[in-house]
Amino acid sequence: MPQLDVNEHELSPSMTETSPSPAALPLDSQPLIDLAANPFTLFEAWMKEAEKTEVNDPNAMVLATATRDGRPSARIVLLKGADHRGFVFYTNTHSRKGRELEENPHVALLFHWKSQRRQIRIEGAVTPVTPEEADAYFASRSRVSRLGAVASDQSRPLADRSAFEERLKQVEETYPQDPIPRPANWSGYRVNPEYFEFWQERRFRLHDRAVWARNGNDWDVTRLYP
Ligand SMILES: Cc1cc2nc3c(=O)[nH]c(=O)nc-3n(C[C@H](O)[C@H](O)[C@H](O)COP(=O)(O)O)c2cc1C
Ligand code: PXP
Repeated sequence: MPQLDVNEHELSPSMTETSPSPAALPLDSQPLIDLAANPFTLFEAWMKEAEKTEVNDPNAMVLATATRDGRPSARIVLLKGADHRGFVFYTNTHSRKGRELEENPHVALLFHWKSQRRQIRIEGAVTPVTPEEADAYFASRSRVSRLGAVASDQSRPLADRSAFEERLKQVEETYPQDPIPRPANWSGYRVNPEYFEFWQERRFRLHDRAVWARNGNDWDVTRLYP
């Protein structure tokens, strides 16, 4: 597909204002998104590039959930697994997000990599990971993170920070040595994607957007206006 040749001299002054953010990467140096790509493979390729340039946590993603009646809430979680089955994160299942997922399994994920000037939107429904998967991931975490997961009633009111620290100490005394059993309310969810949108910034807000929407065993692929 031919690329739009944006000639600054043909644009009005207001359209040639400098972008407010510094151009970390030369915009428009990227080819247009390949609509023939497999969305999982493309996700992996973009993630690999983000891993090279993000200051930290390239796997951080916004997770949006909603109540049964559609009131949304959003927070960051870390992506801990991605393959053709979906996108996995771990959390306390009694947290606010866990309670919302119990009522309504539909979620949206959002990756924004400033250093890459890219975002990826993913939508789908969650299913719990297997207990074996959750056990294996829990066991891989640092000891203090595991103690913290046992001690924390995530998203519940905490009267005083010292109450949490006291609990942490008690948990440490209960489990002076490994293993620490995974709490029943600490596990993972896998988002099975129904929809991917890849977004690449281009000059003058003439961005490139490409959507993969699941259609049975296939994907309907379209470009969107920026
Ligand atoms: C970079 C980053 C990564 C995070 N990763 C996780 C995570 O993987 N799991 C998690 O439960 N909370 C994670 N958190 C904390 C959540 O954003 C949130 O505060 C917590 O899960 C409670 O959310 P909730 O009350 O909506 O359930 C992370 C926060 C940040 C800023
Ligand atoms: N749970 C909480 C409360 C977190 O804050 C994070 C990351 O910040 C995670 C889980 C996931 O990361 P990790 O398993 O690497 O600690």
